[in-house]
Amino acid sequence: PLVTSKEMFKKAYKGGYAIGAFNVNNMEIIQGIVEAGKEENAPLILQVSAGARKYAQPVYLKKLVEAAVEYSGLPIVLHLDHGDSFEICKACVDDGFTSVMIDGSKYPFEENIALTKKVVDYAHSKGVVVEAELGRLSGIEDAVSVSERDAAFTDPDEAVEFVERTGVDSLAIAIGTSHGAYKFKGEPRLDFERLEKISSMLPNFPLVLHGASSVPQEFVEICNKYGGQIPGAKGVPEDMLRKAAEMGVCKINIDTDLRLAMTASIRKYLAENPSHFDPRQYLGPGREAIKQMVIHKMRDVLGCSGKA
Ligand SMILES: O=C(COP(=O)(O)O)NO
Ligand SMILES: [Ca+2]
Ligand code: NA
Ligand SMILES: [Zn+2]
Repeated sequence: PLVTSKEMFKKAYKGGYAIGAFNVNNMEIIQGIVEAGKEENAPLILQVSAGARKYAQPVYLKKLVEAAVEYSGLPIVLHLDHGDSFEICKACVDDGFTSVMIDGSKYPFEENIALTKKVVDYAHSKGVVVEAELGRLSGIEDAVSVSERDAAFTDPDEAVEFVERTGVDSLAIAIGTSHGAYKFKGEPRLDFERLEKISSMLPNFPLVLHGASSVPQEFVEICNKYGGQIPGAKGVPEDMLRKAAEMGVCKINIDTDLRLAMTASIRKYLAENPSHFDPRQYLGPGREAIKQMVIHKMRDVLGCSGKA
């Protein structure tokens, strides 16, 4: 059924695992993710960004997610990723989303609180849960000074005050991850001390990791072998994600790894089958690559297999 993340986060927190939050933009991406969830019997968070709503038109994504629920019978959350205004959050709540993110992390602390509280009050009145963000995502570059890091990353004291004053259901924190395929200039590192502090000061409170793709070199190489140009792409090592999942992180956002899996397989297919031009012939393998990627994530990174 279509559910909020409340129950699945409670179980994930207690069980020391995390739920995968996968960005969706079209039918094949959704199908690949849902097939994986079915095979693994795992709960799913299908998340839609503002860009995805523009690309596909909201009604298509909503109906595709409803189809996923009907087809799979899995507990599925329909989540707005990086909502940037009260208006888009309200629109999604009114449109049947079961969870929305209001990302006020670019505003000063007090403004972020005010905006988040406004969204929480409305969403909660409709039985919808809210994710917010405190701190700014940026890699821990060696060049980045400690003071810059402290300015960007989530302050544990502020996190406690933020949660208390907004009533938000989960919080995206900044501890060294960043969006996209180029996450670290130097060695990948996350600020686990900071994570430990935040989660110890917010016991039983679900934390969220954005920018958590691992950027498997296998797919980077296939992309580059068949005409792609993504040199130096780097992500978060899987063991760091497993560790975070045991430390209060209940939701791990994955978009880039789906893109790489789908793009690598389509590039390869088209290169190996120059005479083929039926979209199903390359979208099918793209979908399959997403399915296999998500199965791997559920089994070996998130730990949410069998938890539906
Ligand atoms: O945080 C993400 C996705 O991060 P990645 O680019 O690491 O997949 N979406 O909100
Ligand atoms: Ca402080
Ligand atoms: Na967890
Ligand atoms: Zn994100």
